[in-house]
Amino acid sequence: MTGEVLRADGIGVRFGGVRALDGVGLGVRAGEVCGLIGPNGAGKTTFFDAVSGIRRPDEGRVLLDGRDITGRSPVWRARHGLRRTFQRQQLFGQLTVTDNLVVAQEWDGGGGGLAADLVSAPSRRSRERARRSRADQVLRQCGLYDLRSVYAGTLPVGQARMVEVARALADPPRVLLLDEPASGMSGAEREQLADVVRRLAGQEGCAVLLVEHNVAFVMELCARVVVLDLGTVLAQGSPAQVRADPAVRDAYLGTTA
Ligand SMILES: Nc1ncnc2c1ncn2[C@@H]1O[C@H](COP(=O)(O)OP(=O)(O)OP(=O)(O)O)[C@@H](O)[C@H]1O
Repeated sequence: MTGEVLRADGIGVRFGGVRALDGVGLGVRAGEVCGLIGPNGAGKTTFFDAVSGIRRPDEGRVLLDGRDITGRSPVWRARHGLRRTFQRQQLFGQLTVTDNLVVAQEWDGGGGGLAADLVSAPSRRSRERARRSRADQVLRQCGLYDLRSVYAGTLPVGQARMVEVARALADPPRVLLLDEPASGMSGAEREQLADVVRRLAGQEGCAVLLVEHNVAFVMELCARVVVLDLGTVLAQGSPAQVRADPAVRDAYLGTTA
């Protein structure tokens, strides 16, 4: 497939005797929202861990813009625009919503200790202003601006999930891996999330890979859906093709989706 920003080829991950992933290949193009679905234990989160660098795969490779990044650290990947959210929330609960987005931009400069702080104080202040202004912009886009001064640890789960998404956007991503972002969200929050993801892909050209158990949400948002089962790709195609696939219905969707 041409124009793929992210490509994973032949990814294999073993946990002792368990083959969590076995030769999984998948690519996502700029501006595309691709769904990744499958039953519990299918290997979705393990795949995200391999792509984001949290777990080195036993086999296969990960390419960003055609460049092999399999040996790169998670931080290196994040710096180069490959970001993710986690199934379990990872916000800084004792920071405000805004500060959660400001610290997510910290790698853009900083470091160097006290001497560097004194010498470069004006430029640091202007960087800090730029980060806060970017945080405000993203919070507005995500419908979170009114919550900007609230401590993240006090937010109900749906809002906290949206803050996690906003934090992944604080420094504009080129590839975004979303791990069950809609879990615990109300219908209105899911709508807001769908708007944010559509705009991110459509206007900013981000490649989005979405793991989500809410199948209706995935089918509505994604042009293409990949189905994992027992660590392998069971099917892929448009939502209609995937829904109609008998193997997918047997393994995951049942007869109601
Ligand atoms: N750290 C680990 N140690 C041992 N086995 C693991 C580990 N992490 C995952 N597994 C196993 O790997 C397989 C894939 O798990 P994974 O969490 O990636 O699936 P998933 O599709 O994300 O599931 P869910 O939808 O429940 O989040 C499962 O059999 C799981 O038990």
